[in-house]
Amino acid sequence: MNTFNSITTRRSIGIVKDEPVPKEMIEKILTAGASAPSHYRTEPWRFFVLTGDSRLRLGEVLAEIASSNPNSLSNPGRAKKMPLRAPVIIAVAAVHSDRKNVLIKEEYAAVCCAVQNMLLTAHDLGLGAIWRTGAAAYHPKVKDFFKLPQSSEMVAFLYIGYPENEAKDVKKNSYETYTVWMET
Ligand SMILES: Cc1cc2nc3c(=O)[nH]c(=O)nc-3n(C[C@H](O)[C@H](O)[C@H](O)COP(=O)(O)O)c2cc1C
Repeated sequence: MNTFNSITTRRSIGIVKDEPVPKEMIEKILTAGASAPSHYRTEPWRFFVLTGDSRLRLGEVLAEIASSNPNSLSNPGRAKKMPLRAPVIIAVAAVHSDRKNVLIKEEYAAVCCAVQNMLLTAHDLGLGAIWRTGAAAYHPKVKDFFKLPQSSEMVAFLYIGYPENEAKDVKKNSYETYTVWMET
């Protein structure tokens, strides 16, 4: 698939089969992530590949977060099962470089580029993928789970698997809605 075609046909796919995804495919997705640009070449992305029971361990953390927050949108039982919605989850975090001149927002931006590369590669491989977050994703306990410093940021949970059905057609506005041409 050429790049433009890949970009314009990618859609989030949240419902996937409970079938293992070959490691080579996951490695290709990770390679795409690690190919993103980063200012000062800090490479601030960190990837955690969760398959099998490690998803249950993440579910336990999400359940703990839900039970400690009465305003949570999710109850602990539901939260616990969330990571089982796909056979592979790649959690993506930004660990900021402490090098001089590095801006934290640019570190985050670089990791978002990595995430988009990964979504596009999953799409090229015929896989379904969706970027999931939610308030719990940013809870300090999630960083602890991944042994990340509290100064880091969780950016995405990519849920990946073979698509169960076609992606929903999402209507997007034309670039014209958002573009000003400035010629003078
Ligand atoms: C930062 C970010 C967080 C997102 N979090 C969620 C989420 O928690 N749950 C979800 O269903 N989709 C989530 N999405 C996916 C969007 O819902 C999806 O991209 C949007 O509906 C547009 O559809 P498309 O990806 O098919 O173009 C997230 C997307 C981004 C960029």
